[in-house]
Order: sequence, then C-alpha cells, then structure tokens
Amino acid sequence: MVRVAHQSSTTIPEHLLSLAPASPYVDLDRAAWSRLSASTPLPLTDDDVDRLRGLGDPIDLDEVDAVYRPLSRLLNLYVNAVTGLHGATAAFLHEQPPRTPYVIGVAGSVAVGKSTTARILREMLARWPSTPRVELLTTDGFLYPNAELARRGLMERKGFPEAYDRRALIRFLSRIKAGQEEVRAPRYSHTIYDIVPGEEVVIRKPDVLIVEGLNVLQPARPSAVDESTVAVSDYFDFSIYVDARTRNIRQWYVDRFLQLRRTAFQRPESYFRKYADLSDDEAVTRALSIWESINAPNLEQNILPTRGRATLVLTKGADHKVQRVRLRKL
Ligand SMILES: Nc1ncnc2c1ncn2[C@@H]1O[C@H](COP(=O)(O)OP(=O)(O)OP(=O)(O)O)[C@@H](O)[C@H]1O
Ligand SMILES: CC(C)(CO)[C@@H](O)C(=O)NCCC(=O)O
Repeated sequence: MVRVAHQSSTTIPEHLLSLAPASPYVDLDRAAWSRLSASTPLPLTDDDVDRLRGLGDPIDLDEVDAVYRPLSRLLNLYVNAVTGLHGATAAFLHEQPPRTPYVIGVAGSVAVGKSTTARILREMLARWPSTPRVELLTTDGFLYPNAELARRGLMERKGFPEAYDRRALIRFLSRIKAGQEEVRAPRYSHTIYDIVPGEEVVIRKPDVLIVEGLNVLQPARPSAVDESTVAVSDYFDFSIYVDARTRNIRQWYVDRFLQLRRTAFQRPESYFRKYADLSDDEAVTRALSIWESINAPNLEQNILPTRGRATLVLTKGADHKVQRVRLRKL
C-alpha cells in the first residue's frame, strides 16, 4: 500500500498552485462592491423602498444604495453592450437590429427575498433612459393547477421542478425573446394557493424582463429529446442567485408565516385560513413542518445546486443585508 503523506497547502510548489482551477467569480465584500458605483445616481426614495419591500424584509434606502445602485449600473452597462452586439450582427447580415427584451433571471429559496430583489431592480432599471419599460414575471404562474398537482400526486411537492409546466415556461420565454407583441402567462395567487382560473398576466414587449422563481437556473433535462432539452436559463442574458444560510432562511420563513397568520391567512378565501387561529407555538410547529418537508429538501436538492450557474450571487446575512457579492468574470 502506498501511503500518501499529508501535505499542507503551504508546501505545494508555486508552479503547481497555478494549475488549480480558477474560480469564475470575482468575490467582493459589501464595502468593495458598493464603492464601484460612486458616480451613479440613486433614483429611489424612502417612500419607493417602503412600497417595494416584501413582507418580513427589512430592506431600506441604505441597502439599495450600497447593493442595488452598483448592480443597476452594471446591468445598464451589460444591456448597452448586448444592444451593441445585436447591432453588429444586424450590420453583418444587412438587417435591422431586432428589438428583443433583455432577460434577467432571479433565483433562490422560498422566503429568501427574491421578490423584493426583483421589485427593487425593476424600479432601478426603469430609471435608466435605455430601459424605461421593465416587466416582472414570477414562475409561480407556471405551476400546474392544484387539481393537476393532486392528480400527479405532487401536492406536497409545490416548488419542486416536476410541479411546473416547464414546456409552457420555455414557450413563453421563446416568444418573449422573439419579440412577440403580446405574451401571456397564467396567474398564481398565494391567497388561494392555486392558479387563478381565467386570469392571465400579459407582457407587452418590455425593454427588460425580470423572471423570478425557485427553479429558473435548473439545467435542461438530459434525457428529453424535444424542446425541453432547452433550459429556462438559455433565455437569460443575466442571472442573479439570492443566497443565505439555510438556518436563516428557515427563520425568515417561520417569521413570515407568523405575520401572514395575522394578515393574509385571515381572509375567507385564503387556502391557509385553517392556520389563522393557531397559537404562536402551533403556528411555529406548522411552519417548521412545511419548511422541513417541502421547502428545505427543495432548496438542498434542486435550488442550491444551481447557484454556480448564476452570473451574480448576492449573499445575505441573518439581518437580510447583503454581505458579499460574487460576479462571474469568466
Ligand atoms: N400563503 C401566503 N398567503 C399570502 N401571501 C403569501 C403567502 N405566501 C407568500 N406570500 C406573499 O407572497 C410573496 C411572494 O411569496 P413567494 O413564496 O413567491 O416568495 P418566495 O418564493 O418565498 O420568495 P421570496 O421571499 O424570496 O420573494 C411573499 O413576499 C409573501 O408576502
Ligand atoms: C409557490 C411557491 C412554490 C414558490 O413561490 C412557494 O411559495 C410554496 O408555496 N411552497 C410550498 C410550500 C409552502 O406553502 O411554503
């Protein structure tokens, strides 16, 4: 038997160290990241941030200034660069440049704060002269209706990849990218916990479309032989993964459940009406049980493994503030 001596990393020769795979990301702490946009104006006010904040998310103008101002500047540079590239292709082909929306994906766990990130970005990007029309879409609308989930035995798998009509989502995105005048998607309601029959979201040729969802960075299924070999993220020009420690996200989920119990769950049409009258202890137990049986396994098995596919990773601390930003540079 050959014994391999333990070698500390300090003893690895310099020329071998350079062979280690380079990370595709540049890793910046909050202060370094926020210094990158000194000359970019901050277009939002305290009132705007109050309006855009999600339930339980303490985001404030300071956070928007430190984290979202540089991000909106970076995205503005990218949008202009892609427009230039489309112009180059069109000039080469002797064609008019196409007007296709710039598509941004926002991924991350349930309760991590994706929708707040998406709403803030929408507002910031809309203030740039080159992208006045920014639309937002959540992939919740592409969940199968509850009746179909029940038929497939998937009611306890909401948010898992198999609970979505992936083909319909891909069809939707291909129409968006083709520059179709009007593209429609089903509407999901958190209150009734289901697709709303007969209602649609209509997207009309925006300059930027932000697509937010748990599953947006999932790779294509390798076994499929039809259009589903395409991944949702193939339609993205840029993607953001909102990241945090699982134990913090679990806490945010439970806190939000307690808040919803006093608000949305009270509505007669709420699917969770049955939880409205639970005591604090009972509500915490119920929320933890949903978290541990559905949202945590989905995070671990399906969402976290897609983090390395994102263009940008925002890492939040226990106080929801972004502590670290990783930007793909390769
Ligand atoms: N059962 C519910 N009833 C009413 N509103 C809800 C319910 N669950 C979530 N919401 C609201 O809908 C918003 C979006 O919730 P959703 O579950 O899609 O977000 P998420 O996936 O947890 O992501 P994030 O918190 O990252 O935006 C939340 O901010 C919350 O206020
Ligand atoms: C609709 C999703 C899947 C994503 O937004 C999520 O909010 C959800 O309902 N998850 C299922 C478990 C739960 O009710 O938290």
